[in-house]
Amino acid sequence: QLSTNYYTSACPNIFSTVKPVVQSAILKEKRMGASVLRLFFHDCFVNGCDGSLLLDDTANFTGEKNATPNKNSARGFNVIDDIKTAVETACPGIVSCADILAIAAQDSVVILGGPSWNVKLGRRDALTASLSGANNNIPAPSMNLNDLTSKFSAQGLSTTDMVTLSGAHTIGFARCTSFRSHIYNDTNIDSSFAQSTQSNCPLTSGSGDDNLAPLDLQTQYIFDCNYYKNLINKKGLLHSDQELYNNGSTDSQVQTYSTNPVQFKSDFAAAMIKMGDISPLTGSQGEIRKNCRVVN
Ligand code: HEM
Ligand SMILES: [Ca+2]
Ligand SMILES: [Ca+2]
Repeated sequence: QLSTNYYTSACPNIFSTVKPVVQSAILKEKRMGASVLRLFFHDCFVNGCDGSLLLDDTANFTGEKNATPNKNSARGFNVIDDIKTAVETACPGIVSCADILAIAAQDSVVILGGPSWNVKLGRRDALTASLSGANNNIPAPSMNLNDLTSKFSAQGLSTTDMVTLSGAHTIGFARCTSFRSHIYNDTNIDSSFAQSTQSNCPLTSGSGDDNLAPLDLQTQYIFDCNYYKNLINKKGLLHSDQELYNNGSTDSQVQTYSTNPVQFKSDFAAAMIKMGDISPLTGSQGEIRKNCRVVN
């Protein structure tokens, strides 16, 4: 239903309009590429890739931004606003916020050295959002391999897709509260890595909760296969990361990617297209939002 040439006649410059905005956001703050990529994931896992995540809470509307996985964590909404402004100038009323997320996620990956792919377009924007969906569908860092697998399976994604898409953690950061338990309580972790990470993430919950550590300790701004090397060295930052290489069925895929960046990147591109296909609104469903934060 989605297609790569959806805006070819209605907004021929869509890609060249979006990319410079993403580029300048990343130039201003290197982490932003990671943050934008994650927004696309968190949108697609709740009612599909429909821009639901972008809607602000109001007195009479409850969105997804205050769900546990997003609160004090999801970021980059201003970049999406800036892209929308640029796109509305170029092609008013044509391009959905859901599609902007899909394009910006790909641009972010490319700018940081990852693969490019042909982004499928034609999604329309939701009129609703789901707080409970965000709380229930988005995997948590405390989950084991089985629970992670079932969250992806619920979205029509395989365990293989999950291992591939988790490679997104080759860029970006996490807060202490997301990895505290792993670095203090788990045993499948390199002890010197645990120790050095503990220095900026106090044991006591409530202190230093928002302190950041890179998901990939060596190349947090480069989209490479180093995330998988870390897992093999027991240097996954999140409990959920290390679950992918913990004497289980996914070990072999991690091993393959750790030495084969070409295959990782090509699989990642394909898996992103698959994730982007999760129940889009099309045709006369939904709308083209004027402002990504509010329903028209
Ligand atoms: C496999 C299940 C996954 C779990 C449990 C998970 C969990 C997390 C957590 C806890 C954080 C840190 C949040 C914080 O502390 O504020 C994070 C960050 C991130 N996640 Fe995931 N994630 C998963 C899969 C994915 C996927 C599929 C993608 C994209 C394709 C993704 C992209 C990212 C990125 C890029 C960041 C860094 C964001 C930033 O620096 O702003 N994650 N993830
Ligand atoms: Ca959504
Ligand atoms: Ca990296």
